[in-house]
Amino acid sequence: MQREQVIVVKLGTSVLTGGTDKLDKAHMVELVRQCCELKKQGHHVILVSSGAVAAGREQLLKLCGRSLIDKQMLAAIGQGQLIHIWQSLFALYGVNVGQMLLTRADVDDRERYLNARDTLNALLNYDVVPIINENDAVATNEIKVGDNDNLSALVAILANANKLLLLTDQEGLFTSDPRTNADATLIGEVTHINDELRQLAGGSGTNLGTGGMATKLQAADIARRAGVEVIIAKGAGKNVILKCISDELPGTRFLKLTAPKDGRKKWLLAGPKSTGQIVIDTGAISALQNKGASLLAKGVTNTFGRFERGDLIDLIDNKNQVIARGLTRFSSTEVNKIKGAHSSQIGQLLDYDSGAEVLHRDDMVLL
Ligand SMILES: Nc1ncnc2c1ncn2[C@@H]1O[C@H](COP(=O)(O)OP(=O)(O)O)[C@@H](O)[C@H]1O
Ligand SMILES: N[C@@H](CCC(=O)OP(=O)(O)O)C(=O)O
Repeated sequence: MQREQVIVVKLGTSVLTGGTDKLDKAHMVELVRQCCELKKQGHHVILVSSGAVAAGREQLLKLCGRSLIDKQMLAAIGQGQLIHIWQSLFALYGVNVGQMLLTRADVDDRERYLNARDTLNALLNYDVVPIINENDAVATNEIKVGDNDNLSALVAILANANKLLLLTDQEGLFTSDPRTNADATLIGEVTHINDELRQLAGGSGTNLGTGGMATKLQAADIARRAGVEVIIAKGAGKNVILKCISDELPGTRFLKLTAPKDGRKKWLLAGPKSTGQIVIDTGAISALQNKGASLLAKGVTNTFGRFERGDLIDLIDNKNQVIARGLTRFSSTEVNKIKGAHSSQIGQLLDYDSGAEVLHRDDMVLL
């Protein structure tokens, strides 16, 4: 048995409804049983539970539209039902649950990120199972994470988890959508996530899910860079949660990468959306990737979007591939004034003296 682990289990709508328009309470009982077995073995379990919109639709007993406001209203109705069911089922095993409803705004700001992390850790320290969902009722487009796959990656980083299980209605990631291609084959293990792999991960196969495999791949890429092993598996699979800590690993496994040691850098992986992009040349890419360098103005060729000093931005190559992300020390206006310039010229170009780095190494994570 592996030593105590923190395991985040993301349960998609497809798992919680079994593909119907109602919550599958019998299957939820089975999922709770497995979570409590893990806890008995000394592990910590965190649930990221979809299903609020589905539960709301079930309550409202009439068809609603699919607009954002309709979904927010359904989620507001359904979330209460959802947490009530989880609370009652875990109580059968004498386990308490704690609800956390998050939006991206809760992690955009580092103080709020640390606050959410502390609450999560306090729940775990008191042997409580945190049950997390997006705060759909108020999550407007500007502030929402948008899908629970990416939310679960963010939670895995907040909790410093060992494993993230993305449970869905397929065995794992296939070479194409098995709903539309009977010849699609299961991919057992992923060591690199590249454009070729992203191409084969499509959207949701039903009108219930939100992100499909595309968001699961995004989530896997973020979490593994933070040192979290990710498994995509079938939520209806026998003992699927228990198997995730045995050698009989089900589904598709994404090997973890070495996590950044610095907590700030983990926040950069999980935290804010980038507000702009800086295009850098091959010399700068090599210096960042091979010499642990900061980004100097000399290596900047262009910018996209408007951003201010301190914003999170992406560093991209001339093919739009994201090389790194970090907190810029100059606004987009200033970067456009100094791009390509030698560090000694910056004071002249900006009429004030400042550091030479556009992005300092300490405020950057490589992707
Ligand atoms: N390459 C792929 N491999 C497996 N499933 C895929 C792939 N591409 C698209 N899909 C679709 O993604 C769906 C799972 O995502 P989604 O519908 O959002 O479920 P969930 O509610 O569990 O998040 C599958 O049912 C399938 O139709
Ligand atoms: N927050 C929404 C779920 C959003 C979501 O990502 O759904 P899914 O793709 O089914 O995991 C809800 O509770 O209905």
